[in-house]
Amino acid sequence: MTKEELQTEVETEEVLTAEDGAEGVVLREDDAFEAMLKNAMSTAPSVPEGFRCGYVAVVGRPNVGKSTLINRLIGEKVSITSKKPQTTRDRVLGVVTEEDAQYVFVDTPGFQTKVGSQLIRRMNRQVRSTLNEVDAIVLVIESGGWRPADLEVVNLLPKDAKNVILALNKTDLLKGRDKLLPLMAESMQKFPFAAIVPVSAEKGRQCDELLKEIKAFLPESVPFFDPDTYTDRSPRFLAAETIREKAFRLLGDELPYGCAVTIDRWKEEDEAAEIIATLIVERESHKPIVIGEGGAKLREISRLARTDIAAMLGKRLHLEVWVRVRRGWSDDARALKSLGYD
Ligand SMILES: Nc1nc2c(ncn2[C@@H]2O[C@H](COP(=O)(O)OP(=O)(O)OP(=O)(O)O)[C@@H](O)[C@H]2O)c(=O)[nH]1
Repeated sequence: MTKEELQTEVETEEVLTAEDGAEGVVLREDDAFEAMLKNAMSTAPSVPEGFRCGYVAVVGRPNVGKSTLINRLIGEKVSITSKKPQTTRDRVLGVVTEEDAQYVFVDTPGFQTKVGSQLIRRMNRQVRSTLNEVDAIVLVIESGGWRPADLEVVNLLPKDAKNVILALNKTDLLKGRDKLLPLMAESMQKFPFAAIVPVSAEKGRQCDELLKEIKAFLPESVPFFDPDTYTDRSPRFLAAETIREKAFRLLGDELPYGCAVTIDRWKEEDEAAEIIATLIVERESHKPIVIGEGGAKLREISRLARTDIAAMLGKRLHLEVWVRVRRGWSDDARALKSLGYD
């Protein structure tokens, strides 16, 4: 065991060194089974006649505001947002239940045009397969206008799809609204959108309108999820996402894209929980950035994550976050699988 890796142990504020953490996985089969069991055991709600339910994918180039929009629609935090592109690497489901409809949202990773690593190829494949399975697709672009990368995403849409709604996001940044009509006309030349809705995900403007347009595409069906469910992800997954989010937020532009979180130990009792997690970075040189001077950055990431995860679990929490280098992890198929990127 070489003493290379730095760990911040939050409760004692002790900075230690250690090496190999366990090979943790983010989402395990039995987590999915637990969620299924929970759903099956929940009392079936009485369903009004004509109730609609279906899957909705939100797509768009990185940074257009997909996560912000989903979070706004759902009203609960389900996927991370940050100023940096490509933070939504995992498919995350969020559920909105209204009196007469249930929307099951599928967030997709930012579409990548630079095909260099297996990770990016997998992300694109995931986008394509998601789009063929859903009832409605929301394509998000910025209301400032079309960019070449937006068109790359249009090319991913199923040919002749009649269920694509265009959301023109960030209308709060527009100086005047007179540019919107020409932009809508221009948009119809690019794809036969079923509807176009200008929105501001950040300010919550026109989000109800967007839901109304989506609802038209949901088939009549009983709800798939208990109305209290807002995500199908396990606490273990949400904890890993929380740590990743804090890292992105705290490190801002310093943090390289190659970063993932594994949960190596998860122990829960009635009133307390113990979690050991590892932040995996791609290069040796990235490690000191994440750790910070005297462990300050990592300690802060851990402290913030601990507050949120403890609130989520409703328990006292002992959280340890380690940093480990896995060189070239984003190009390694086996590593990807172990991190949940199938
Ligand atoms: N002004 C303004 N900013 C917004 C709005 N929606 C999102 N943003 C900002 O745009 C940035 C990107 O938002 P995200 O929701 O992370 O974008 P994304 O499309 O999910 O990005 P990826 O995860 O990289 O695919 C963040 O800084 C958001 O705060 C909006 O309506 N108005």
